[in-house]
Amino acid sequence: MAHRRVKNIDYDDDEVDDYDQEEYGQEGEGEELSPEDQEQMRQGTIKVREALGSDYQASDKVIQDALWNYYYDVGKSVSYIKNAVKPATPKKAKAKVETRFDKAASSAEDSAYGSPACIYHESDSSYQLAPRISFPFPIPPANQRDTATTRDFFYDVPWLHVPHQRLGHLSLVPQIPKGGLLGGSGKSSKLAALAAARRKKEEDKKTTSPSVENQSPDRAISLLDRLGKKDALPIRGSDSPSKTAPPEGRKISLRPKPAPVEAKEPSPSIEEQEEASPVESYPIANIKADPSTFAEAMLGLSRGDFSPSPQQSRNTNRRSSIKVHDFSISNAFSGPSPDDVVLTAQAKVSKNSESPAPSNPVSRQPSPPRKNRNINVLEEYERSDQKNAASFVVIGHVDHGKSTLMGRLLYDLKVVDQRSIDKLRREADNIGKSSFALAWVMDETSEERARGVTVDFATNYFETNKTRFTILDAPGHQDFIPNMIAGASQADFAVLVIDASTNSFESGLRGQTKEHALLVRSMGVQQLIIVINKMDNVCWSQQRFDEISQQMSNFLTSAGFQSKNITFVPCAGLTGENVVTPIKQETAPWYHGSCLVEVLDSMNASQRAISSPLRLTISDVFRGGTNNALSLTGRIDSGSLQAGEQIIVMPSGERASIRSLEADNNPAEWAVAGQIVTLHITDMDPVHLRTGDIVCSASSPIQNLTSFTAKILAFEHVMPMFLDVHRGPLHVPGKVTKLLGTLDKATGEVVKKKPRVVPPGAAARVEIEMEAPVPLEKGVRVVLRAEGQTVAAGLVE
Ligand SMILES: Nc1nc2c(ncn2[C@@H]2O[C@H](COP(=O)(O)OP(=O)(O)OP(=O)(O)O)[C@@H](O)[C@H]2O)c(=O)[nH]1
Repeated sequence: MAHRRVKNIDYDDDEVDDYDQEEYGQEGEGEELSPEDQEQMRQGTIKVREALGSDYQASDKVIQDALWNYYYDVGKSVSYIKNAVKPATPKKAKAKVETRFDKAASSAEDSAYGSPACIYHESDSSYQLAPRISFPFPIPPANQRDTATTRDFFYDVPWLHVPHQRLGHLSLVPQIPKGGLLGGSGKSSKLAALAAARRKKEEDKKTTSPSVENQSPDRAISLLDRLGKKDALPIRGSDSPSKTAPPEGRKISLRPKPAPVEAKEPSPSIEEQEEASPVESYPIANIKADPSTFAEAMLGLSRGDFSPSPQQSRNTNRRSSIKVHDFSISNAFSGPSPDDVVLTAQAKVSKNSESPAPSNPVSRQPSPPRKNRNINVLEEYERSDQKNAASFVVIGHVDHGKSTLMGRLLYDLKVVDQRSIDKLRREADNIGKSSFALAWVMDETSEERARGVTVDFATNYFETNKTRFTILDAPGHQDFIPNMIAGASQADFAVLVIDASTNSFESGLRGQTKEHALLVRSMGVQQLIIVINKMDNVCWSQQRFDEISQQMSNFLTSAGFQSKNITFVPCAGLTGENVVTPIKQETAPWYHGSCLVEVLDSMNASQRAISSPLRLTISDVFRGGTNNALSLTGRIDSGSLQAGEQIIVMPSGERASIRSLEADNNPAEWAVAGQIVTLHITDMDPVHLRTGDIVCSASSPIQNLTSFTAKILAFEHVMPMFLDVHRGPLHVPGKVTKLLGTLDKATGEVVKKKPRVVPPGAAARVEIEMEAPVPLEKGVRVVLRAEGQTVAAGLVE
């Protein structure tokens, strides 16, 4: 199960405003295409035409505009044109299948033009279809019917002398409510049945001891009784010795009473009786409501003044039970309510069947907190033969092939099966992005797939004989650097992907290739695998590989990476060469190194701060199903945890306990630093949890700070300024308040006190204030960004 995180991406207003539409447009106007652009445009146009096929006919201009707008991206251009241009051969309209509505409409039309009339035979109360009327003139065809006059239709009805065959007979179908709430099947519900049984029980009780109510029946009720007596009395008569007595109390049931208990035949159930009772046998009831107590008081009415009018009596051929409130009942709530009756019945049923009654998941109580077994996690960890766990972040400039490479790795390692890949291929083909099928293994959201760029970092897992790996595939686009930082904050090492194609490496250097490398370094990543990708585009040229390796080595060593910690691997993610299977000698005779998966396996496991206090950075909060009300995912930065343990979440300071957990995607009892875990927790309201919060052991929580001093490495000019402080996935607005001094990068000694500005590349000690408290402590790494640019990275002192 791969947990996917997709957060709202807040664009800073400034970032959005940066693009002044007018200036942007004017800048490009009238510019000539460079020969390079012209060549790309020519090749692109051919490819787009091929992809569009004969179905879509777009002019060269449309294609070239699309290519220009999408930076010669053929896939994006094709899908844009497919949306914008209608296919040349429109799909044939399907023959319309006649629907039920059409049939009903045509039969209504038929009936309006001479359908057989319905004749009622009084003798046997039956209906019969009258023979079709034959008109002396042909009925006009359907399309001309509206020209037929009324006179034509009534040709045989002179002066209201309607011939026999055209006589109709109207009869009203009695409107009988079928029972049940708002109609329904006619069968009474269990609730109704239980309520009726309860009523009957009460009635039986009352017939043996006549109540006060019986002694003062009001006139309306007695009238109803009298009206109902004709049919109801014979049935009641067999009921009990008090059968001739007026009906008890104010409850008037117009239904026939159930068969007597003493009857030899087993008495039918209430439902059966209801079904069996002929409708006609019901007495006419008065449905006019009694005046309320308030009305009685206001108008001086008494219930005796109320009696049904003949009109009302006529319209009351319905099964109903009229209940009149009696406010004199002092113990109205003394008996069980209908709900109580149902609940008691349910409880009985569940007891008898010994199977728990199906519980409503909404009202399900979360299971009680788990007991802490106080496992000695450090001992357990040392004893366990667990594989190494390592997580790596995949970084690099946009479109250099990160997701495709990871998709290929998972596919070749059989983590993703052929069927899934085929399905992705078909889906990608459908929108003209067939080359992205492998990337879609990682890029799961529709937004990412439609745009062809990764937006948030995605997590996936695989294992080799030695190590269980977690992949954190970061977005390459500069707009999503905060998401890349969030991914990098969980990584042990990084895989930097570089597109070897002509010009791509160079444009990446100016873009995110360098920025990402600097960021991961400043976040504590020391080991780096440089994948020189898309080698198929440069015919596996050794010269190109050497050129890129040389340039990157120089840059990375100057950025603080040790050359022994950098490994270069040539790959082609799309075709899979040198990813899981080593490259063939005939393809790249000059390469004698390992393939990517072997290099991954050879990475040294980072030192884990297992015995330090627990610190886990939350990367996602979600509802983990009905059993797990609240779950969170994150990497344990230090310490360990176990099921049943009490935790505290900072900055909110709220406590919770761990009900169960998964470590590296498997159920576990405990987990240690370096592992990415999912905790299912209890006793906490989700409002207290946010991505980026820190889970700590309840005994040693981290502090919340609103200001701190940090040793920073400047990427841009740093001066007292407003910026955003990023701590993993969490970021808050803040400002640099003081520049305390510039530092010697090697020794850390102060070179200059209180400088006015820290130039790019220099190290400095600065004071920072934040608008909101952030859980921070000595040694935590932060990234400082302003206006969409990474300004500096630092270490809290
Ligand atoms: N020729 C060739 N094309 C490749 C290779 N790897 C990736 N591509 C293509 O490069 C394009 C971008 O690939 P992605 O995997 O989406 O790139 P990315 O770096 O993950 O992009 P973002 O995550 O959006 O930064 C796709 O069209 C891929 O088919 C490769 O080895 N050779």
